[in-house]
Amino acid sequence: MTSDKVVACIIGTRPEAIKMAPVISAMKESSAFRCVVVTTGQHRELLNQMLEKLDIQPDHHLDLMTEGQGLSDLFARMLPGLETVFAKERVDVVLAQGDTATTFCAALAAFHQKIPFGHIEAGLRTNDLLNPFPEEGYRQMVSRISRWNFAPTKSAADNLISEGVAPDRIHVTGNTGIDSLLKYAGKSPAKSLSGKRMILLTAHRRENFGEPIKAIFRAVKRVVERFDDVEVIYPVHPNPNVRELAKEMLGNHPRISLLAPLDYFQFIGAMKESTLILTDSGGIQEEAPALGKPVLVMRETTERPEAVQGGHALLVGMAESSIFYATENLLTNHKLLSAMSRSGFPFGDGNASGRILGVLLD
Ligand SMILES: CC(=O)N[C@@H]1[C@@H](OP(=O)(O)OP(=O)(O)OC[C@H]2O[C@@H](n3ccc(=O)[nH]c3=O)[C@H](O)[C@@H]2O)O[C@H](CO)[C@@H](O)[C@@H]1O
Repeated sequence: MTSDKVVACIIGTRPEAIKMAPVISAMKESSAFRCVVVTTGQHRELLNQMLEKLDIQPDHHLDLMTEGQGLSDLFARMLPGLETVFAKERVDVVLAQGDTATTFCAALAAFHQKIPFGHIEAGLRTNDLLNPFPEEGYRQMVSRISRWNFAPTKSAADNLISEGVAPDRIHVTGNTGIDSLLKYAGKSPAKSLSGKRMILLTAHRRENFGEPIKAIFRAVKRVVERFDDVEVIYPVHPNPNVRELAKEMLGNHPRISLLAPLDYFQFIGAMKESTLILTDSGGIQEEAPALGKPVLVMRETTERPEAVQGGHALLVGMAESSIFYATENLLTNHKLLSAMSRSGFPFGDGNASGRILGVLLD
């Protein structure tokens, strides 16, 4: 690649901001690239807070989110919006991360313009199109039209090979989320206030809305009732489906704290302070092993088997009893707790962004 290539980095959500940040900052330090940051504002509130904290100033805000908008509607606005920016900035390369509508639109808009697309965090699969929905479908389709598939792990690369993606389009880089985590973990202090064992809870995935999330909340309540030396910290996602129910079911317990979403630095501090993490998040399954925190994954399947295989995580499903018993077991079985509290790096060594830039420069 010749010098000063124009690279558009497209960001739609909070986790995309966290995982694109190290790539953007590496590009800004290099004279070989001109980096154009574009936000689509899929979840504006969390995204803006995160961009500010990570010191990312977008060059273009597409600001596409409207009340009650369906996915097709979002696509109909996002595709031309992105294409206009690509033309205006004379973009040479488009990069996006993950598996959201933004990621897929960025890949498709680039494909329509014959601009090479680089997919960060390629090859994650559950092979169940409805779980997670729509992410599994989006990430599968993105892999077909990406010039560069930046797989975080060997097993993600193997998934792509088995789908017939050409090996010269696949690069195992590690996950850029680990680059961010290692950059900021030392600056995010853990400060335990209560002296109790702390469970950090996050639950917001769409597949869990309705009965599954009620089961999660009932299990959490049973855990604090069973252990009086345990407190739960829950930064609640602003989605009203989650927020109202959390208030109703968990709001009145003295050892359950419902918080507003924490900024990334505070959240890293909370992970460090925790005894264990209960989550349905993807990124937290990657971060927790690096911090030596056991994770109980409240999903039926995971596209991140590396954490389970490495003994850092257990897939506990979404039933009240399985969540409760797995948590109880971990809180009483000290051997298991200490084995799962060993830190490890199944998702990367913190140098993924450098490898991605190296491939783009090749
Ligand atoms: C299907 C799936 O698995 N999709 C994933 C999904 O992301 P997710 O499930 O990881 O999303 P969240 O749980 O929202 O975010 C997690 C991040 O947020 C930080 N955090 C959390 C709570 C808080 O109060 N403050 C914070 O700062 C936390 O440390 C972590 O870094 O979309 C991404 C985008 O494309 C995909 O890449 C990714 O596969």
